[in-house]
Amino acid sequence: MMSKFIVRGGKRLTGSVKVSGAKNSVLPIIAASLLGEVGESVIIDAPPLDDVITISKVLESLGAGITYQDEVIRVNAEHITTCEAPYEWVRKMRASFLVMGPLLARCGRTRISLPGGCAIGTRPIDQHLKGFEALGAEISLGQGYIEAKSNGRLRGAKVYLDVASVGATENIMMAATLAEGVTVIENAAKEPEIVDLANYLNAMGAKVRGAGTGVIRIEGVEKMHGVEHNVIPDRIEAGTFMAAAAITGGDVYVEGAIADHLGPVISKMEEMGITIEPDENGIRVIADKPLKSVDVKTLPYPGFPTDMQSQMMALLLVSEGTSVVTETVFENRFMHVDEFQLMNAEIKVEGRSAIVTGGAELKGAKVTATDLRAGAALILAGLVSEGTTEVGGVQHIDRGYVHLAEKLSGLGADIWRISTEDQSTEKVSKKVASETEDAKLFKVQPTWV
Ligand SMILES: CC(=O)N[C@H]1[C@@H](OP(=O)(O)OP(=O)(O)OC[C@H]2O[C@@H](n3ccc(=O)[nH]c3=O)[C@H](O)[C@@H]2O)O[C@H](CO)[C@@H](O)[C@@H]1O
Ligand SMILES: C=C(OP(=O)(O)O)C(=O)O
Repeated sequence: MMSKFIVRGGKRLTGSVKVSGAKNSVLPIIAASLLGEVGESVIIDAPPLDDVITISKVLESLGAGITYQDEVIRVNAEHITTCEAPYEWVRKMRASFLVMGPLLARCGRTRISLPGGCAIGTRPIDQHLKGFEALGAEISLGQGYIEAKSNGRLRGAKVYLDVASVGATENIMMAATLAEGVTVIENAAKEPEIVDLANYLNAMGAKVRGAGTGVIRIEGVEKMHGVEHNVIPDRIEAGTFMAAAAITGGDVYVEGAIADHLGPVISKMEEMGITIEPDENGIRVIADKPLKSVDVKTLPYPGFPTDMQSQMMALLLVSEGTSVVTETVFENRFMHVDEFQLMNAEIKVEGRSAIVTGGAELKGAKVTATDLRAGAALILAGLVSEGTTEVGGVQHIDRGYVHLAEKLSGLGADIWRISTEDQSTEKVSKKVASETEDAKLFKVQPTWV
């Protein structure tokens, strides 16, 4: 069903909001479940996201048993019927490519559709393939598929990544768990989701050391088994709520947010004059003075996350002064700029940097989410715009945010979701007039139960 978010600006957010499990943890963790030859895996705090459905469909198509209920996913991968991942699902979501490492390790061969490029950049997979080759796999490409074969078990090796790629680190780490001997990944990505995956693999019987540092050492084991695991909270969803609190001059407790995972986001917000009070269960964000502009440069973890760049830009639009936002991770991640401009923002893009003139008087407009985080950022801008903002492209937002409209309206925002089928302007304005009624009617339902 086609739908869009409607946001009416002007409400200060207060109260408490709970963060869901991390999308970028649960996806590799579900893929890693393919390594469990004995028993079932139980993945707790699995967010009901469209991306989670997609990767579950991939596992299902491989013959694994997979069920989802109440944010718990059960995977039984004792019997896999095929080691080929079909175009149908891999094309839908890039992270489906994460099944390649586990399948290669488990089956000794795999064939998988090439993941598409996407809006934020070309996103090559050369580093994944370089790693598989180092472990002894023979790679061939043809007809939109990649085939990898190993002669018997993969063999442990040293792999130096040219870029600290999150996906390549995960894929190679998973492939290496069942290899013969020791694999060392150098210039590995250090994201908290890599550590979560390593913890999961180790509980399954793998021997992974050093996750969270630039050098990861994996000693291959013969067999792995299913386990129970709790997914870490989503640091990007948490950061998005922190930004929502800050942009509205609010006072919000983000329950489940882990300050250690949000170092650069917290530092930048503090520089902007926002009060951040972390405790052991979450982070309180208080914005009681005008925001100051800051410069931001995205970098691999522990640098400022690219997945928070557009939300940060929304904050900078309404801060005092001029800011420079530099995107170094993806080459095409400024598409929200054009949409912000429709809302009366003043931004100039020069190469990899966007120069943001603060103090904008944002005005509601019809805008489109060009990717997941761009969508979140447009909603943030809508929260402080004059009038009503309609955000289309909701399918991107559904990839990564659970019940976003409900969570924000729980903090006092005027936001709801409408179906755009047979929708006329008249119907939209009626909904604007009676948002409380409609918020109930159009509460976001998990699409997968
Ligand atoms: C599901 C998931 O976890 N997604 C996250 C993951 O994506 P993903 O794992 O795809 O991102 P990578 O870390 O791999 O990409 C980082 C950079 O490395 C480049 N690259 C990557 C692989 C490769 O083989 N060759 C290569 O050149 C990419 O084009 C990009 O410029 O990390 C990104 C960077 O933090 C986040 O924005 C995504 O939300
Ligand atoms: C870019 C993102 O995700 P993905 O790698 O799944 O596209 C994101 O979460 O912002």
